[in-house]
Amino acid sequence: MKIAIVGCGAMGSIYAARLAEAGHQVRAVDMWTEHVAAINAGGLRVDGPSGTLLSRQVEAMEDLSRAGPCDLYILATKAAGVEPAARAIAATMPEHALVLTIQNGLGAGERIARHLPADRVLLGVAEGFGAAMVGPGHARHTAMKLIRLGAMTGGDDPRLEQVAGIWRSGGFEVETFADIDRLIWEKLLCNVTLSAPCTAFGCNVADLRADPERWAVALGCMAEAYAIGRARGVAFSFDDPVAYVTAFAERVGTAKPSMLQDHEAGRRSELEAINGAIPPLGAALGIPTPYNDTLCAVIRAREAAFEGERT
Ligand SMILES: NC(=O)C1=CN([C@@H]2O[C@H](COP(=O)(O)OP(=O)(O)OC[C@H]3O[C@@H](n4cnc5c(N)ncnc54)[C@H](OP(=O)(O)O)[C@@H]3O)[C@@H](O)[C@H]2O)C=CC1
Ligand SMILES: CC(C)(CO)C(=O)C(=O)O
Repeated sequence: MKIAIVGCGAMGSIYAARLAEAGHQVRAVDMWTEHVAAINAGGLRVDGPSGTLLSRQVEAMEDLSRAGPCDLYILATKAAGVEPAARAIAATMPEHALVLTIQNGLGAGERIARHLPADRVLLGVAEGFGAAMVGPGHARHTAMKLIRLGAMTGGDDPRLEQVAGIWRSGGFEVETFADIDRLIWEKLLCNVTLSAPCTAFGCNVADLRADPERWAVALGCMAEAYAIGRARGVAFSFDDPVAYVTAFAERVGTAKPSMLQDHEAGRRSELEAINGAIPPLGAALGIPTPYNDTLCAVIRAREAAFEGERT
């Protein structure tokens, strides 16, 4: 199987190294020149709880057109990279190939479907991963629980089991779902609770959870998203969203959301796909979203300042 990992950052590096070591032909596509050069010179190194994997089988490049036709495209950029990557994939993808996109937040599938037929798109939700880049050619993960897969068009698509088998060959735990939209929304509720609140307060998840005032703001963000999900017909697997996100927060402990890590590095975050996705959906349904409106305003002002757009 020939697989392109488009966006070979923290998560993409784990996928690339493991799938290459399982015997697949892996092409890693990333815009980070030093990372691409390091992979080609010395291999892709991934450290994790079970030790270090150094794969010398990954061929890296900055331009997807150099990868040639692939059977599967795994899109692992952050939210802002999805549409440019989808455009590049659409220009080179053979008729039989599939695109699997794995991002936090909402809207990745819709952005890809502007360039490719929706029946070629699979959606993934990563559960219990904690990954970061250490440097060029070197990623680290502290946890790696489950990849959940579903077809963008829904249902028990037989191609899901084929793609799940590819992941399992790389040692990943995988489950397939007829209703992946539910999983996307359940992960979104957790990210909405933790991402913008930790970023606005400048604290990790455990500190957010331990402070009643901050946690009330976090649950306010979550309650808005939950009301919108319910109004849109999302079939949540629980009736008590507070218990659900509280248990999630307790599991991730002292984790620092990637939104806060992006701010600490002076980078724009995935705000618009996470807390920023909530107010427009609320407005369309007549559901007020004051918690998310407020935190988004704070975070957007900081992000504009990173780029000197506003002080
Ligand atoms: N890291 C984690 O623990 C987890 C992450 N996720 C989700 O997974 C997704 C990926 O996250 P993560 O791996 O951390 O992100 P990273 O920023 O580490 O990796 C994304 C990579 O994609 C590159 N990129 C951006 N645009 C393109 C493009 N058009 N073509 C090729 N490469 C591109 C980026 O380059 P550049 O930096 O130069 O833009 C970067 O190297 C996110 O949606 C995140 O929320 C989910 C669960 C856990
Ligand atoms: C830590 C956590 C769970 C917070 O939403 C996460 O997924 C992230 O880094 O964005």
